[in-house]
Order: sequence, then C-alpha cells, then structure tokens
Amino acid sequence: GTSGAFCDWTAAEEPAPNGPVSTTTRSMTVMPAWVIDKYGSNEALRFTKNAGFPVINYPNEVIVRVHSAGLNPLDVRMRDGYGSASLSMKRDPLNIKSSSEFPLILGRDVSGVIMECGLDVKYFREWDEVWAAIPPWKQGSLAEFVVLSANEVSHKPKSMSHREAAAVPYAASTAWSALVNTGGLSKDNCAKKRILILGGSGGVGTFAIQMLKAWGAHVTVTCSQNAELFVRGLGADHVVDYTAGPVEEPLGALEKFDLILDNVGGDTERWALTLLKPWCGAKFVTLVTPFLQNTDRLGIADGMMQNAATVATKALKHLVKGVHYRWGFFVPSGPVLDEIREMVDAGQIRTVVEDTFCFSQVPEAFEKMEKGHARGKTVVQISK
Ligand SMILES: NC(=O)C1=CN([C@@H]2O[C@H](COP(=O)(O)OP(=O)(O)OC[C@H]3O[C@@H](n4cnc5c(N)ncnc54)[C@H](OP(=O)(O)O)[C@@H]3O)[C@@H](O)[C@H]2O)C=CC1
Repeated sequence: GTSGAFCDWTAAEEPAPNGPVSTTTRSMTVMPAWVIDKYGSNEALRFTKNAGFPVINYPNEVIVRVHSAGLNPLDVRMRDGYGSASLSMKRDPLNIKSSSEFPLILGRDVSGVIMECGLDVKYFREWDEVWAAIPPWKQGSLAEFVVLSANEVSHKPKSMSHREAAAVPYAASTAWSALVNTGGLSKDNCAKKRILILGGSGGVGTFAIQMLKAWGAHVTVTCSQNAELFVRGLGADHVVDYTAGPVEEPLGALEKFDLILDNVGGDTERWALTLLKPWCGAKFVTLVTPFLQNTDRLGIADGMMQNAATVATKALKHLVKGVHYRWGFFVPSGPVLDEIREMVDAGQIRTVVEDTFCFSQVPEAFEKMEKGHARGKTVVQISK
C-alpha cells in the first residue's frame, strides 16, 4: 500500500462513451468504479470508467462522492460469491431485473461528501462530510459515487480524516449492534461487568474493546501473541494468546464472564458458554453464523426456517444451563454512527489504518485482505 498517496486512475485505458466526465452529478451518466461481472478470485475485479452512475430512486436517498472506501473481510467473501443468492434477492425482491447483481461494486465503508439529496432529506445538505456503512445488498464504495438512504448516513467525525473515517463504519456498527442491540449493553450498565472478546485484534474486536472500555467494563481478549501490545493499547485489561495452545484452560481459570463476543466461530460454542456466569442473564453473542450460507443454499424461505430452527435449538440448549445464546449481525444505521462519532470526537474510539491503497491498486488491496492477520484496517483512496 501507499501511505496517503493518490494514483491517477484517469490514465486507465478504457474511454468513457459519453465524452469527458463532467463535474456535476446531475449531468453524469457514468463513473469510474471497480466492478465484478462474475464471482471468483482477484481476476474477477475489473476497472471501468463506465459504471452506471447512481440514481436517486426514493426521496429519502442521497448521493455521496466517495473520498475513501474501507475494506472488510466481507468484501473478499462477497467477491467469492458469499451471500449471492440471499443478497440478490434482497436487491431485487420482485426479480424484475433477472441476474441483477452484476456488474457488482464491492466496498462496504465510505467517507465522503454529499453531492445530491432527495426531496425528503432534511438532515443533510450538499457538501456535508459524511460516513456510512453500506448494506451488502447495495452497490459499494469502490466507485466515485454511491447512493444511500439518508438514514444509513451520518456526519463524519471532525477529528478524523476521510481516510481514517472510512476505516470505521462497518466494523464499528457491527460491534455496536452485537454489544448493544443483541448483548443489551450500554454506557449505563457496563461498570463492573466482565466481558470476553474472542478474536479481539480484528476489525470488529478493536472497536468492541474501545466501546466497552469507554463504558467502564473489564475486558479480556483472545488474540495472537504478536497482537497483545496492539489490543492492550486499545484498552484490553487481560490478554490470552490463542497461538500458545487451547485458550479454554487459561480462560477457565479466570472469574466467569457476563458477556462473550465471539468473532472467531468454529468450535468456540463447544466450550465458551461454560465461561459465562450461570443464571445471571449472561450472554454469548456470536457474529460467526451460518445465516447467509443457509439462505444461499436453501433459498430465502427454507433458509430462514433453517436459521430460526438452528438458533432456537441452540438458545434452548444453553438456556437450560442458565445462559443466553444469540446471533449478532451488522445493521446499517446512521443514528448508531452518530453515537460512534461522539465517541470518536470525545477521544474514546480511534482507528488504526494499517494500509492505504490508491484507486488503481484495488486488486492489491484485496490481496492484502486475503492474507488475513490484519493489525488494523485497509483503506482505498478514491478521490482527493
Ligand atoms: N454476522 C455479521 O453480520 C458479521 C459477521 N462478521 C464476522 O465477524 C468476524 C470478525 O470480523 P472482523 O473483525 O471484521 O474480521 P478480522 O479478520 O478483521 O478479524 C478476525 C480476527 O480474529 C483473529 N483470530 C483468528 N482466529 C482466532 C482464534 N482462534 N482466536 C482468537 N483470535 C483469532 C485474527 O487474528 P490473528 O491475525 O491473530 O489470527 C483476526 O484479528 C468474522 O468472522 C466476520 O465474518 C463481521 C461483520 C458482520
């Protein structure tokens, strides 16, 4: 990656069919973007100057000019086809435009400037600086412009650059949704609570640690030994190295927990619920669920039935042992990002951008994401 550099994507080969790109959104019909036309590896990524320009279809929508786009592990999985059946159904519920998802633009995080507002939009004006997490069923931020509902957008923190701000929304909104909506935690009820984060060094974990510390909780984290200083720097009180051997034993020797946030999945459910305080309302919230795999495999109706059956069976199995089992999800929400902005501007949440790529280097950014073991976020600079 390049630190803060911009590359000249205008030098790319493909000519725009409608002449030079204009500077006002209303007269534009095409824009530069990275798209995929089929699912697959990095070869599927294609740069074009002729991606369809986003259109305001509903009066509550806004068009955002993208300054910086943030990447998440989900982008790599979506490039590979994860969620394809479920998300294209959500994009096109009436199946009006068959095979509607292509060309698909990836990129779930955006920081940029409002260029146009629908007639019902009251809270934003043109030129407002905003950030947002883009729902997976919408076209993403690896493009010059993106259209979003105003209720998915929030004013960007003043204390962050666009580059930093693009590294926050999707992972921080997921952490908030899992801890607050699913876990029932808030700034008013965390003091003295003991929280365990399985997989604390990733995107979601790093924001979860900072939120919980700001709310006064005691935070234990599992991560690699080489991430210990990183998570301690974010506020983690106790760190257990998962690369040194099974973590069940060292964690089992500790005082029990009020909530566990699971970012790892796999066999964690087999042992982690025994680490919770029984009969105290303690919760296990996992973000690693078969939700989209089930709907991809079985279709929406049968997939949702399967999801409901799986989560109900597991919840019941654990409820009889006195603990609650829940699935957490990313939820797009401007109001949640407003709360996160206040924490950022109050110095309670910061972000670590590990790598910055320019717009012409999107395949390199995906290669970096594929390697995993990130110690911070990956951002693509789209415009100055
Ligand atoms: N349900 C939903 O809506 C959402 C689900 N997710 C899921 O949540 C999970 C976390 O997402 P995100 O934070 O963005 O992902 P990241 O890849 O950024 O983070 C994952 C972290 O887990 C660590 N890790 C891997 N294996 C273990 C282990 N056995 N024990 C402890 N730590 C481990 C990795 O660290 P190391 O480098 O040391 O291996 C890495 O830092 C992912 O599985 C993602 O798919 C995310 C967003 C929304």
